[in-house]
Amino acid sequence: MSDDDSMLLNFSTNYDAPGDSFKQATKVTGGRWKDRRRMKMKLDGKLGSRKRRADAGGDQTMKSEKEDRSSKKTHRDNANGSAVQERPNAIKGQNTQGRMLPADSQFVSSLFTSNREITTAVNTNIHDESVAINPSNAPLKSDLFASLGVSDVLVSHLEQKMRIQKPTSIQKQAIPQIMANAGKNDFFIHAQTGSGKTLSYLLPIISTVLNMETHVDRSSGAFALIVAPTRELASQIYQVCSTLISCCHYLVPCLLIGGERKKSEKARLRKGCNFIIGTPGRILDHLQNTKVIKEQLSQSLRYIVLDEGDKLMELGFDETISNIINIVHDIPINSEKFPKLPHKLVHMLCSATLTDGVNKLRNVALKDYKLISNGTKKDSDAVTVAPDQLLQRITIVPPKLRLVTLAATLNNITKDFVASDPQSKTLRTIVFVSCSDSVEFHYDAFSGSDGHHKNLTGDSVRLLTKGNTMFPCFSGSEDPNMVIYKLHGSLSQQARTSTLQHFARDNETTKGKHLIMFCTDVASRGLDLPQVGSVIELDPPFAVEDHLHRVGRTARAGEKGESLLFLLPGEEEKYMDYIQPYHPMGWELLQFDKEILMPAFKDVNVNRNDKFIRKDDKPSKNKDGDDKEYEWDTNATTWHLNIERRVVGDSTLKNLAVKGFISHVRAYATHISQEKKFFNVKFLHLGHLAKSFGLRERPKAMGLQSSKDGNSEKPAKENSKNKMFRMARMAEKQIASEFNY
Ligand SMILES: Nc1ncnc2c1ncn2[C@@H]1O[C@H](COP(=O)(O)OP(=O)(O)OP(=O)(O)O)[C@@H](O)[C@H]1O
Repeated sequence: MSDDDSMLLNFSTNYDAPGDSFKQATKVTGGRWKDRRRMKMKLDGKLGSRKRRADAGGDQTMKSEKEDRSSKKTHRDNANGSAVQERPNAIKGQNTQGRMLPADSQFVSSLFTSNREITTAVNTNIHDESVAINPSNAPLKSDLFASLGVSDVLVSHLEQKMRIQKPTSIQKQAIPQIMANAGKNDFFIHAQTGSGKTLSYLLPIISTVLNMETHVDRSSGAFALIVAPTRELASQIYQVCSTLISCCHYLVPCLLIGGERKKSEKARLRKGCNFIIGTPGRILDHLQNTKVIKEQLSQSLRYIVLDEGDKLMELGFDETISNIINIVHDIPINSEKFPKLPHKLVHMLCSATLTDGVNKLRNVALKDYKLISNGTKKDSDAVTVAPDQLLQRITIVPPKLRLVTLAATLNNITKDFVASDPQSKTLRTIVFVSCSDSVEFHYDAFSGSDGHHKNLTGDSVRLLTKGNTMFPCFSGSEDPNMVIYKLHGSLSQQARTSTLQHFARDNETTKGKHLIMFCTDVASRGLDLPQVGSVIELDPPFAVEDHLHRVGRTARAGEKGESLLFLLPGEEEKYMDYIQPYHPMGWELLQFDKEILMPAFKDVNVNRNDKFIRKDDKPSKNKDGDDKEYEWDTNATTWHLNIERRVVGDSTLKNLAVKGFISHVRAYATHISQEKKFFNVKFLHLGHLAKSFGLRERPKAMGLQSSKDGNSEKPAKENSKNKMFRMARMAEKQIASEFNY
């Protein structure tokens, strides 16, 4: 058990009612006694201004953190660079440095000071713009589906209705091999994200059924059982399958996923179907409890496909998959009815990455599989690289500045999009964060501002409306052209489905708009959403494979795409060396201040924006007056103060911020052990990180106490076995609630 676990065990989430923190702010705890005394004196107004000046620029809450790693300043101090002290209901937000503070004051640490130094000065994996790039997952130029053995009716349907003319490289390899296989081999289809793996198994299966030249209809039974880890992915495969076989009206697919009514699924199974697609739990449930499904499979089943099979195993579905496979293996195959189908069950696994899950599958289903692969990393036959045409970007951002840098990133993408006169186009951006609570916070922070929004689908899709000034590029006088979405596993199935459908749709509501979806990894695997221009990894992935899947939501099927990974200064910077082999085309290393914040916040005027503002209050002025060079960071600071004021004044948002922060830290502790050297909760500066959730201090209710903290009461000793089981149960619960199968 790692050290972070002992920290985690001390978490308490019994967060008090929002609004309590003002009282708490006057209580000085933690840190060295000297610091506490100085702080107490300050709050009592007993400390002279000379002393106060000496302290200004440091994060007061930070002092309670044992490690103050931030002795070196990476950014210059400016007018807003000093600690700002603000009363929660204060009228003015200006720096009150040098003035006596009332007892209910909160210390607001500045954004640009006391940040940990960024040590990476040189990009060691430069993206060379001058090199001409051929999209690595695009359709091939010369090959044809017909020459691969795909049935004629499917070929013309592909060309005319689906506008798919030429196969991709993995389709060229997989289709003939699967069709020629009479049941001798199992297959592992392993190719880059967005390279068309779904068609590479659906086309040979359907073609084999059509090429039998035997009469088939829905009563003939199911030929294939396709299992996917998320409901969204299962639904997507069902859609692709339905579109593909719409040229053969007598073939019928059936979708079995959790969250849907079992009764109607049973009714569909009773009517008969030829392709069953679903999530593992629901498929097993029907196999165990719905008699008719076994009848459906008894004569016809020849293919079991585990799409994103490694993820299925990784998520702990080993037992469910084993049970499904055991039940299916017990159904005898009758080759007489369909002699042209393989004489034994063919298992297929499909993924862009190979994790330990695949090895686990070897014992269950893939005993002797043939690897069909492309786009692999050098020196390895089983690790794919990111698509060549993907423009990867990385930025190293101090924790306090993460939220404002995210806002600036989204702002810059929107600004470019609007400048391109996108009347009939829709642009999509996906922002990945580590947990559902963090999605909820970011969704509300970016979409709930001052009432200028409209709910479009339940409460998970919001259109920003005229007057909204959330992003610096919004003047307030024009429509913002932005729709914000949230997606995570703790939403109802209905909300998940409608949100995703809305996000994927091109219609009057989405035309000319920038659609931004905050989500967890529930959207990282397999989802094929149109025109996703950018993927932002605000929180780094839990494993490098997740990184490849996340960035793979863009740059699909030969299209262009960009992704941006946020890292923290310090140990996380070394993560770049670790992922370098997966990015043979290099990346751009962006300076978060000059290349993200400055373009967003210069030449704009970000005003104070909260309901406590007095009519005669003037926007805070930079001490450097009209010096443009300095204005952008004043604006960035004002933007952040606006968010902080909203968090202070809006109990709902405050609740979301505290929960988001706590869950974020917990999630951080679940990075896989090989990657803990980059992502260890011990390295986090919690006071600074709290700022990225709009909080002015680390929530006290969190009860986070390191076991090394002498002040803390030690929890009762627990034997290691019980601790292990408890941690395992906790992790299992987290996964279940996240993915909600
Ligand atoms: N031969 C083709 N020509 C043009 N487009 C194609 C072709 N094959 C598939 N596509 C399109 O490419 C996109 C990606 O396909 P698909 O979702 O199957 O990729 P994938 O390899 O499964 O990706 P992931 O690993 O992310 O799941 C889809 O929009 C699909 O319609």
